[in-house]
Parts: sequence; C-alpha cells; structure tokens
Amino acid sequence: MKLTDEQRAVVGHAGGHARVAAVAGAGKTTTLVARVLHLLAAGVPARRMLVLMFNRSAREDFTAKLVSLAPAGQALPEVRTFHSIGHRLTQSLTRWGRLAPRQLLAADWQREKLLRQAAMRALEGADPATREAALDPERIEALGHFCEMVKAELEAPEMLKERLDLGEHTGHFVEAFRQMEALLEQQGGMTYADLLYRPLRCLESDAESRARVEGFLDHVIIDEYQDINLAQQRLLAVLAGSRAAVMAVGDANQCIYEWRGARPDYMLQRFAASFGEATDYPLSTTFRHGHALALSANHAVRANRRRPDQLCLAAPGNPRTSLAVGQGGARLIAALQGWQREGRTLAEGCVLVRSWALSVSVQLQLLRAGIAFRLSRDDRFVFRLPLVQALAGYLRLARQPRLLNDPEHLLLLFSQPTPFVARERLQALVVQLADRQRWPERHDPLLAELKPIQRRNLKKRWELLCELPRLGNMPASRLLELVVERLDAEKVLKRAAARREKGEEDVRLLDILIEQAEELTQAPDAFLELLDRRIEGAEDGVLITTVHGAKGLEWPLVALWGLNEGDFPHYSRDNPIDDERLEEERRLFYVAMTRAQERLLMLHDGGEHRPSRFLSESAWRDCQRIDDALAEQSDALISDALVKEGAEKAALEVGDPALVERYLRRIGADGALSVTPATRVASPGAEYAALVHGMGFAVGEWVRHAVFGPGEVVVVEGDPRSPVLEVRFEQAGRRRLIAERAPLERLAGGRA
Ligand SMILES: Nc1ncnc2c1ncn2[C@@H]1O[C@H](COP(=O)(O)OP(=O)(O)OP(=O)(O)O)[C@@H](O)[C@H]1O
Repeated sequence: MKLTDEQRAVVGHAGGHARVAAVAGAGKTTTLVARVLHLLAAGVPARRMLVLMFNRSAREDFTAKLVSLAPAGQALPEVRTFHSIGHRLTQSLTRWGRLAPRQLLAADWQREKLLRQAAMRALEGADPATREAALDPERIEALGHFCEMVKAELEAPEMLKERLDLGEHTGHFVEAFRQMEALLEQQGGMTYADLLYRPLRCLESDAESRARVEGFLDHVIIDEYQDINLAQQRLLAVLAGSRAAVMAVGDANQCIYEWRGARPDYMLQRFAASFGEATDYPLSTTFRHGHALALSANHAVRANRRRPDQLCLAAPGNPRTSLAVGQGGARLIAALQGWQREGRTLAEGCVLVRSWALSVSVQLQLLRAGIAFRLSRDDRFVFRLPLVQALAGYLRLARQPRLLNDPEHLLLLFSQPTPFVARERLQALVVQLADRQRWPERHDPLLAELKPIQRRNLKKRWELLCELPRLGNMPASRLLELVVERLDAEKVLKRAAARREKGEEDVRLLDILIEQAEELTQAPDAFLELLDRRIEGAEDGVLITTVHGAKGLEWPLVALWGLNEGDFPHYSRDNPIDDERLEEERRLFYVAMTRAQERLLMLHDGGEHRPSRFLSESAWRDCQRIDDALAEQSDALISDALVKEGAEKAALEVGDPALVERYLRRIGADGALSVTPATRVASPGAEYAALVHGMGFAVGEWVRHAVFGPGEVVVVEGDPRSPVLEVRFEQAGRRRLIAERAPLERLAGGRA
C-alpha cells in the first residue's frame, strides 16, 4: 500500500516529540506500524521502544499487523495497554519493597462487596432506609465510579464530590471512599484503577524508585491520546522521563470520555505543557467514507471552540457515502428492508443510539417488523429491563385480575418504581394483601414501622392496583400514562437514581414506552406480547449499540437513531446543557456519523420532539448536493484541458461557503465547482423551527392558562399563523388549544 505524504511524514519524523492529529479512518494503525518498522530499520533497538494502545483489542490488532509486516526474525517492541504497564510497574515496585503486596480484585463481585461494606461503614448510625438506599446496585455502581474518578483525576474526594453532579443519597461518598481505601489496605486488595494509581503515587513521591524505571526508553508511541485521563498522562510522563521522544496520536474531535476524566485539551494544549516542544503532523485523509460524509462531519464540529483546526478529507478511492435524514421507526424499517433487497446483509448495518433507553423504541419496532437484531450488551434487551417489566406487570394486571391474588406479582408492582421502603416490609405487606384483598387496619403491625408518607404512598399504590382490573379495555398507552401519573413515577425515578443522567434515562424510558404503545399497537395484549418476546441476539442481525460502544468501529450502513433535542444533545429542563457539555455531545455526534462507510441515515422522532440541532449543523443536504455535483463533474475534473479552457464551473448555494471552498481546494476540486452563500438555509432543523415557532410559540415553552394554570407546550402544529398547541398542564393534564383563542399568558422565565 502506498502511504500518503502525510502518513510518510509521520513515519519519517526525526527527533523530539510529535503530536499526530488523525481524523477518523485515517489509517493510524498502518501509519504507526510503518513508523515502528522505520525506527527498527534505522537501528533503534526494539527494547527501547514502547507502543501504548487504548485497550486490549486495539493492542491485539496492532500487534498482528506489526508481526505480519515485520521482516522474519526481527525483534519487535512491546505493545501494551496502560493497565498492563501498571500491572508490571506494580509488580516491580512490590518486589523492591516500595509497595505493599496486594491482590487484584479481578471479579466485579469482589469489588462490589467491598464497596457495599465501605458504604455501610460510612453510614454507621444512619437510619435503615438511608442505609438500604445506599446499597441499591446502581448507587453502589455510582460509588465505584466515584472511587475510580478520584484515582483517575488525582483529585481530593471532597473536591471531586463538589464538582460532579451526583444525585440524592450520595452524601456519604467521600467517607465511603476513605473506608474503601482502608478496606483494600486491610484485606490486601486492589482495584483496576489502583494498577495505575498506586505505582504513579509511589513513583511521583519517591525519586529513587523513579530513577530505577526511567531512562530505558528512547521512543514511546501512544494511540487514542484524546481519551486518556490525568493519571495516565502523568504515568506516561514518568515512563518517558527526560530521554524518550513521545509520539501522541489522537483526534481531539473524538474525545468522548470526559465522564472518565479525558479532556480534548490534553491533545490540544496539555501535551505541550507536559512534554514541551513537539512537531505537529496532521493525518487528514480518511479511507472510510466519501466526500458527502467527510464534508458533513467537518460541518458537524465546526461550532466547537475546543477543536483542532483540521479538515477531514475523503480519499479519492473511497466508496461514495449517501446521507439521508428521516423520521420515525417506519423509515428505519424501510431502510433496512431496502438494504436487504439490494442483496446486502443486516450484519453489515448498525443502529447507533446516544443512550440505551433510546434503543427500546428501536427494539420494539424491529421486533414487530420481524427484523433480526443483536445488542452489544445482552442485559439491555427489552425483556430484561426491570422498569419495563414492572410496567408490563401493571398492564398485565389490568388484563388478568386474578394477579391481584398473586403475592409475587404484587411484590413486583410494589417495588418498581421504588416506594423507598425496605424489601422485607414490602414482602410482608404483599402476602397479607394478596390474601385479604384489602388495605390493613390503621393499627396493623405491618404499618407500624412505616412513616406516614410511606403509608400514604403504598395505600395509593394499592388503590391503583385494585382499579386496574376495571380498566382492562383501555388502550395500552392510556393505561401506562395513568400508572405513571398516579405513582408520580417521573419524580420517583429521578429521586431514586444515583446519577442524574440515570434518572433522566429512566424517565425517558417511560416516555418511550408510552409513545411506542401508542404507535405500535393499542391492544394491551399485543403490546405485552412484544415486551415479553425473549429474543436472543441474532448473529446475522443488525447490531444496536451506543455511540460510546462504537468507538473505533465502522459499518457500511449506519442508522443514527434518536436525533431529537434533549436526547442528542442530551439535556432536560432540570439539567440544562452548558457550553462544555454541548461540545462533548457534538464530538459524540461526530464519532457517531463517522462510523458509516456507504450510507448514513439520521433519524428523529417527530411529533412533540424537535429534531436535534445537530441535523441542521451537519448541513447534510449541502454536503450531499456537493458530492452529487462532484460525481457529475468528475470527468471535467480529470480533464485539465477543460478547466484550462474556461469550462463553466458548476455553482452551488451552500450555508457555509468558506468551509466548503476550503474543502474543495484541499481535494483539488475548486476548479470544477464554485459555491455561493445560500439565500435560505435549507435544513430540516430550520424548516421545523419555522413551523414550531408559529405565532412565536415553541415546544418547551411555559405558558399559563386562565383556567388550567401553568403548563409546558409539547406540540405546535398546523398553520404557523394560527397554530394548534398541545400543552401539558401541571394540574389539568394534556390539552389541545387553538393558540389564537386560548386565554394564554406566556411565562418568559420558564416555569414560574
Ligand atoms: N495510504 C493508504 N492508502 C489506501 N488505503 C489506506 C492507506 N492507509 C490506510 N488505508 C486503509 O484504511 C483502512 C484503515 O486503516 P488502518 O487499519 O490502518 O486504520 P485504523 O487505525 O484501524 O483506523 P483509524 O484511523 O480509524 O483508527 C484500512 O483498510 C487500510 O488498508
């Protein structure tokens, strides 16, 4: 394979540190393998080089490619992950008596057990309900994440706690971190985060140990630099010492692990701050997709302030990539069926979601259409989600009244969404309810230890359960709405979640279920049947995964699902988005779209959901038109003579002529196409905005009705000059109103 000029420059880099900014699909592995072989050929001994990869699979890929291209018998450098380096350093420092010997807690349950103990020690003397809430598996997971973050960010736990946005019942985290450390020490255990944290702490504070590990390397090459955290960055500095030349390769536009401590600034600025002068190399040509997508990806990140000044360019021989935007599940199904009709397989496709909650609608749609699929996480199949199963349980009770006598079924319904009552108390209660079919007397011992609010809520839930069998013929979506409203489920889920994001995901899941019940089938039994279908992952099916899970991967067909404001970028009224988070969401969108090779379909829900701003930012229509024009003009492009003779350039109107011109110049097509500013921005976002801003009303806006009180506008439709609004009133539920006639007052500052 002939390397590009940019790739060759990286391979031949001479002396000093280097920073390589590589766009998605730039052939990093090919280039870095060539770099290693170049250094070996120049006489650098293999043992004086270290290659650091992001994870084990990247390391295996790299090693395989290196072995296949190296001359027979050639000694090869070590290719490692940070964890494996940390492991070895831990062993050495232990042998030298600098670190106490410890066992790695390799299984999740071992670590979780200690986290539970740590939480209980931190909450000694607290009331039983608080202690039980702290043991909730999600909260234990959040505590584990907190402990890891302290070690990744090398920050005092108090400071980190203040900075992170943690939910209720997390006040004990700082003390629990300390208790966890004490437990690890007592029991001689360590976690994966300790593999880096302990040696790093030791090396940074002990010059003698540092002297023993420094100076062995001349070259360190590190991949995916944009996603490393502070602890990794500092360990890298120790390993490189003052002698080794560091080559950091990455793409600040693909930094998507800020929640694990990564920052785009590590690539953009901090590298120079840590290592000093470096030569910058771009790898700007992608070998993954065509011009339409490359151009659109450039548009998609253009609004970010923290980004490299680098264009992503499609290589001339790449497949063309078609871009499309559509709405709803029917469009997704049609695209997958069309793909199969063209003789392509579902396994060549992937549906990407911002969060797992959004995958529920995709799963239900595919199930109903009979399209095979698989998930990158088996615990995310609809029939395995506890919240979905509990809601299905409420529907089932409406259809099968006898379930009111089944204590097991009652326990499911009494525990989800959580009533914040200890499980053994619920167990005792449901046994009696199933048997006697009436609420206990006031002085019944079963109620004695409950707080008045707990009693009230449980009684309300029982009354709802008794009512459900009479509503068996109600459409599934109405039944679900009723349950959610009566149980105040949104508030409960938000309160119960250990992380704000998790609470919001659960609330979104409620919405999605109600929407799907409305869209797919109104018959409760048919909907229940869908929720219960025990599909296992179909090997030859289309993959559903999250954008984070798609890092580094590619597919001929990519459908990006859930491009709605609030879903992607992710935010809500209670959790508004700031500039920094918006930039990370934009990078996530950039990563998502650049997974596609031949076809990218971007889907939004429609209805009350506004399309994501990322759709209009991606300028997909402009980019598709330019790609079409480039294909038409390709003959003229090849024929220099035509251009020289002053052949007519095709002129296109685009939203951002400067960006497009720059792109065309870089690929040498400025002779064949010219661009002018568009007189109107043609994007679905803009068209939709014109609609929802009819009479100035916008979805998400708060209004006060003279009779119904305050409410949020959830739909604006019809003639923009006289739109019909659907408003979700706090007291009066959803109502449809003709905006012109309704006695509405706008609440400028949101909910008043
Ligand atoms: N100079 C080149 N000319 C043609 N094809 C190339 C060139 N460099 C890389 N490629 C092709 O691009 C694809 C991706 O390359 P490679 O496997 O090296 O990159 P990667 O590290 O997996 O991708 P990424 O850059 O996204 O991390 C491969 O199919 C490779 O053959």
